[in-house]
Amino acid sequence: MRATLVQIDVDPAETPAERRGRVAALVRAQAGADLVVLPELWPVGAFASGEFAAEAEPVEGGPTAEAMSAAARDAGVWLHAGSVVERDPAGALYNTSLLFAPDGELAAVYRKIHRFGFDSGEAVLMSGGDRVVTARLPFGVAGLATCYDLRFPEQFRLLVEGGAELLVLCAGWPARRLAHWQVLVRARAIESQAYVLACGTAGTHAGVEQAGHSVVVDPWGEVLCEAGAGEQVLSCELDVGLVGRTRAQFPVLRDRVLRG
Ligand SMILES: NC(=O)CCC(=O)C(=O)O
Repeated sequence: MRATLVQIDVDPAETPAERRGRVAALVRAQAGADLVVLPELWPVGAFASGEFAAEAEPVEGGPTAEAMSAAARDAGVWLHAGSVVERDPAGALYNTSLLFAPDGELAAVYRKIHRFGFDSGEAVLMSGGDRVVTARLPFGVAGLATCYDLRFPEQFRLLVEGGAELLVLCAGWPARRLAHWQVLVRARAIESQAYVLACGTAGTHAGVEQAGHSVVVDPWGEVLCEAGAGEQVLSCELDVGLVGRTRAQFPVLRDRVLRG
């Protein structure tokens, strides 16, 4: 299957509405891909916490969900539309990822479990999700995660136990911790014996330079393709059968002793 990661430049000179239009056109241009992946909070910027409340939107009928559903349908692709600031009916905010099927139907919703910021930003403004999410796609089972989740291997172990073969991570990872990103995406792939598709943002917003370097890692931990720092469309071919073959030939997951 062909995976395409769209590493978006979150430029504060562009409004969220302008960016939605531009990103929808980018997604439409990816017809022929099986799965297209966008980054974390690209409409507003993962570090632009001062804008979160004003840009919050519902999942059902929200402007990003509507635009991405239409773009997925027009392109005929599975679309992991990255995440949005979700406002639920009770008024709580979540960092919520949306997965659309090629007919534009919402196929999965994942609320980021681990909120970043310690005592500020997302960590205080948003509520955390309380469940891991997998979704069965025609070409494999996807496990969803978002940015800071990458530092919590126990979440990825639960995704593997849920059948995940493709670990799809949207992110807004800062340039100053690029080295952590590059190690952790490979670690999650190696320990899970799964593909990791990790899509980050480019540019600088809220004073935080973004790392870019979106990447696809195979179940052996080999980097299949990796972006640079700027806005980029990154595509590569994945052999999802390699997940099962890797797990059968080198059965580390079978040898686990300690289970929660
Ligand atoms: N948006 C995020 O979750 C940022 C995570 C991060 O900067 C880190 O883990 O380091």
